[in-house]
Parts: sequence; C-alpha cells; structure tokens
Amino acid sequence: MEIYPTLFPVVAALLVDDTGRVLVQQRPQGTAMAGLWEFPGGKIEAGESPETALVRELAEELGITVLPDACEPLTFASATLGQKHLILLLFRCTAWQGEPRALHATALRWATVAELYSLPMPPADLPLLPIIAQSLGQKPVCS
Ligand SMILES: Nc1nc2c([nH]c(=O)n2[C@@H]2O[C@H](COP(=O)(O)OP(=O)(O)OP(=O)(O)O)[C@@H](O)[C@H]2O)c(=O)[nH]1
Repeated sequence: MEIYPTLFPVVAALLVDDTGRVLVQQRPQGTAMAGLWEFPGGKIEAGESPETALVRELAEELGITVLPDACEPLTFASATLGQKHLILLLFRCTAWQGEPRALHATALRWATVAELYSLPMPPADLPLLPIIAQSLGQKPVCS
C-alpha cells in the first residue's frame, strides 16, 4: 500500500518595491534551514485561509499590515520536506503599511531577481525564480 505524505501548507509573500526588488529574509539559527534566504511567510494554521495566514505572518515577521485585497496568488511550489510534502503558496503583494523589520529573521534584504539566484535559498524556492522574473518583467538568469 502506498503511503501518501502529509501535506504541509505554507504561505509566502513576494513584496516588490518601486524599483522591482523583492524582499527576502534570512532564517534564524535554531530553525530548519538556518541561514537560508526565503520569502516572508509561514505555516497556515488550522482554521485559517491562505490570505488570513499571510496577513498574520507578515504582521508577526515584518511588522507590516497588508490587506488581502493587495495580495494576489502568483504561483506555488510543491516539494518533499522531510516526512512531509510542502505546498508553498506564493502571493504577490503590491501594497502594505509600515516599514518591514526583521522581527523573526536574522536579516532582511531587498534583492533583484538576479541577486536571488546567487543567494542560498530553500530548494523548493528555486523553481519559483524564473516565474518571479517573468512576473516582474525581468530576464531569468541562466545557470
Ligand atoms: N516562509 C517561507 N517558508 C519557506 C520558504 N521556502 C520553504 O521551503 N519554506 C519552508 O516552509 C516552512 C515554513 O515553516 P516555518 O516553521 O518557517 O513557519 P512559521 O513562520 O509558521 O514558523 P513558526 O513555527 O516559528 O511560527 C519551513 O520549513 C521553511 O523552510 C519560503 O520561501 N518562505
């Protein structure tokens, strides 16, 4: 009998600034994948919609307020993560209130898509980069 992995739903935000750079944060020591750069977000808790989870995570992690209306689904990643199977829902957020602060992460960084390719990121994020580049009208980086 085939055993199917438990799905692990996570939301993340692509926050884009006026110059087309996107915000990434560095995972803190003591967490899985410490030191890697990721898009702000986190687990969808029981009883939450993806949009509700996104608003909560961005408030907790960055201290900013986004309205669900200012965030639209962009793409998703699907990848094995230990014993589970990660479903990472990436939303593009076009407006928010407040200046992002690293409330959970070790550091924040605004990066061009070309710079993202040179940052260590979780494996699940790598297939997202060409899609992000395309959505921002930037050229994907050939490896
Ligand atoms: N936020 C975020 N998580 C990602 C990305 N890519 C990726 O593989 N993940 C994985 O998705 C999972 C998110 O879970 P988490 O534990 O960080 O979420 P959380 O903020 O709810 O954590 P918490 O339990 O400390 O509250 C982690 O295993 C993380 O490595 C990404 O770009 N952004």
